[in-house]
Amino acid sequence: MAALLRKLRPAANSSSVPIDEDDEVFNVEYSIAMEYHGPPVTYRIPHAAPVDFDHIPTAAAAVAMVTSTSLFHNSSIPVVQPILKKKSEIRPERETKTEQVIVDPSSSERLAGDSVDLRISGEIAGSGEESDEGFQNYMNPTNWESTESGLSSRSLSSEVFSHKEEAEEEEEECGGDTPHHVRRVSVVTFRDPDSRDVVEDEEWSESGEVEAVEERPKAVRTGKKGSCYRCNAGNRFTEKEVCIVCGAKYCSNCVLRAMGSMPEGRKCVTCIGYRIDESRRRKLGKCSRLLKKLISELEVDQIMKSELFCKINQLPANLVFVNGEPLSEEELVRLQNCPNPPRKLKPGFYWYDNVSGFWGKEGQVYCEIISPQLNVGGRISSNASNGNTQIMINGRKINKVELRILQLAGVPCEGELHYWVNPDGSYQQEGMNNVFKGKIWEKVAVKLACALFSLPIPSDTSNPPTEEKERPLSTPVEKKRLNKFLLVGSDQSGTSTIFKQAKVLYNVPFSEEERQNIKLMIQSKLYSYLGILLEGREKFEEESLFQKGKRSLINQPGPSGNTGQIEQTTIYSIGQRLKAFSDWLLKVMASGNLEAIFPAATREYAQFVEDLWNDTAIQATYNRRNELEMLPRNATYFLNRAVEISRMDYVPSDMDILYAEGITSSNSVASVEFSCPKWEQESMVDASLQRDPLLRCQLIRVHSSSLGENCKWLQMFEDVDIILFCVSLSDYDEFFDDRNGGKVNKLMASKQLFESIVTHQSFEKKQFLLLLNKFDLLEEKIDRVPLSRCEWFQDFCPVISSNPTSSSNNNTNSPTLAHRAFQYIAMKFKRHFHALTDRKLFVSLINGLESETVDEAIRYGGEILKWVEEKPKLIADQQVSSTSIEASSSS
Ligand SMILES: Nc1nc2c(ncn2[C@@H]2O[C@H](COP(=O)(O)OP(=O)(O)OP(=O)(O)O)[C@@H](O)[C@H]2O)c(=O)[nH]1
Ligand SMILES: [Ca+2]
Repeated sequence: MAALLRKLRPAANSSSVPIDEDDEVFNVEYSIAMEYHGPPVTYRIPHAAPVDFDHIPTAAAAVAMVTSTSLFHNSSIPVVQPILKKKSEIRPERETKTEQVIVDPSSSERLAGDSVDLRISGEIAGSGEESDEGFQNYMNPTNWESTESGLSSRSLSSEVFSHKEEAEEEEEECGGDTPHHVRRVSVVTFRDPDSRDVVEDEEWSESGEVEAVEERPKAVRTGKKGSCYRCNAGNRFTEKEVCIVCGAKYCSNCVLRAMGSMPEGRKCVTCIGYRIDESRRRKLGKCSRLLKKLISELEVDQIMKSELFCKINQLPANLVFVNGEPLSEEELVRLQNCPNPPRKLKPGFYWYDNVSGFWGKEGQVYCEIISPQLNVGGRISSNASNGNTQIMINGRKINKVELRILQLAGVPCEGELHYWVNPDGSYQQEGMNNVFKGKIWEKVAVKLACALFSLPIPSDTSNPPTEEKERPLSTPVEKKRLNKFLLVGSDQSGTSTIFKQAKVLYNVPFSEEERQNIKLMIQSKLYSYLGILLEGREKFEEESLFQKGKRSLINQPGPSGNTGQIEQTTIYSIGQRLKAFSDWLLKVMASGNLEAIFPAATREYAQFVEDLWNDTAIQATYNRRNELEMLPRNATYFLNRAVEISRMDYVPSDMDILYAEGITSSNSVASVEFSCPKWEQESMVDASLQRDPLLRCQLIRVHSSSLGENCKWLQMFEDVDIILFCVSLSDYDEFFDDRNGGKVNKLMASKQLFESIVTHQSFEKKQFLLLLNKFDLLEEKIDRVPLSRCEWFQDFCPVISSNPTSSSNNNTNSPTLAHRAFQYIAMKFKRHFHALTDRKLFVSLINGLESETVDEAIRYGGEILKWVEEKPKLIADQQVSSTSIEASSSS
């Protein structure tokens, strides 16, 4: 970089600068900008990205530019319009986003610390031959022209296409790689000094969205990551406001200067008149805290209104294509105002089946179900969604995923068939009058499948999984390099905790809806914990009365008479009002209606919670909570903050979410996608690899109760790569009542579920990673409760170490009792797995509440898949998973 810096010099105040490279000295005379002689300016002056001058074949043209009259017609500091190069013309294998040349007549020092510019100039100038071609293209005036005309080369304008064709023709004539900078007259315009430093080549989004016809400016930060785009100060924690056009972010000191009076909402002054960045559409009208702090509420209100309603910010109807035809203004209004409009509509090409209401992006499976029977766009074509099956639905060939769903719903799918499907899921074969019984979306399997493939189902049948709402549509079938993990375990094994950990670990934020759901769950649970306390209180009160009674009989034998009445209260007694509440709550709990009443009733009972919690009787009971078998471990975490949690305005933290039981109140399938953690770490150096969106993991968590009898719905997951089976180590001494009134050991139940899953025909060749969870609880109880409490672990005989208190000693050489127990259990499962499948089981030790152990286990899962793919032999020889046990047990 240092060499590059020396090699590259920005245009400075003088018109002639000698450039030296390494030891050689080049006395290159060049001239690129004029010195500014005007009055001092108050704003920050745009600066130049370095240009490799000895590679510029058009120095003369540059002179011409500067001396062009437009400079003098503009009273402000001249800035050369950034020059763009088409991405494909540089190096197709590299993610080169921005190419820019900005000539700054005034400053050069800033360059040194400016990594963005250096990187970009690296692309421009390069150091070897590989960049030459790109560079020549870059200097090709035909490219300039298409830029200067203010149009994206891929925009809709036919004018641009013709420009481009001409350019290509010329390229062919010249053999493609000679620079042809003298062919055309370059038209270079100068911009206002405060203008966007950079205009970036418009990205053509993967989904083929149509971008606005005129070029939309995009900002490039000149400071370090997270800093303000204007003053370069601050970091990513500094509050900032974003321009809805170019994406520039400004700190509170700069925002008003950069955005002025905001007649079209939050836009840089220079972005006024430009269409907004479509990806920011849903933020329109939603004000940030920053702005509220800076200006009055009234003004904010006004700005937000303009932002939402001013003409230029409206979605342009003619850029929304439905079934091949652009919408008219009326059609767009109709579409946006129907009862169930498409969410987050952007310019783009869509198909719409107006019989069923299916809505999707052209060439893709449907992503939404909107109101049917709208008269918008053209007629649907049979290949609208690029279907490749023989089945048609409402005039459209469906694709494999949809076919799968039809099959699951029991719809006959042999041969070439055409069905008419109604919005409610009822269906009929074309030309037949037999309306089939049942509706497609009613079956659990179909719902599960839809959840898995991120496909919506009609909203009256069931709510689509929350997960999918925030996520852009993606059909997993199209993503080849997605590592799919299926996370499953028996109830309370901790799968939802692990799932939530993954979200926190890999930066997938909880949606508002999830937070809200979890908040309600935490609040409901709080009442059940209180109920358990109150039950305990009654017991303790009785006991203590009984004790007192006995004592008084002993102390005062004879006919003293009144002792019984006097001693009616104990420290466990509560007043009338609380007693009434307590009785009511216990009754509700006994009737099993707690979930139904709370959290709706939270508002009314918050005060009771506070009074209860402050009552000495409850505190005395709480101090004996270890004796309350029913009280779950994590209850303490929430009970300690009972008063805060019971309030209406309680907002659960990430930690609260983690400690809460479950994710959603229903046990639906949940899925989260993130970049493979393993890859990310490896590619610290190579940013392009790190961002490769194809190297992704999907973690699908399914609750055992939704697997159905004999786990029959497991077939839905037959395309996963690895199954993470979760077992709670603390289950070995816990029991639940079965239907016949018998006691079932929870670990035995887990073992049984494990058997059904590993032997399931869909999973014949799958990898299995056993997650032995809740190690902390095992550590806690192994000293008190022998492992043999579980019938499967009868033969556990830990070597008695010379130190009798081995489990708590600090001798690092001998593993603790808990570790030995873990190793023993892991061995039991491995042997069992081997007996069932003749294959090897991988094992990881985790504590669901500790993120590192979960991270480790997920990485381990990724590694297993990599090994399987790359080194099958190595796997066979490997003493399977011993590394994992050692690695994790050291924690
Ligand atoms: N002490 C301890 N508690 C854990 C650990 N992992 C999970 N838990 C708690 O165990 C309880 C059950 O965990 P969940 O994640 O809800 O278990 P699940 O039954 O698989 O999932 P759901 O039934 O959907 O809730 C929760 O209260 C967790 O906070 C752990 O490693 N240590
Ligand atoms: Ca649970």
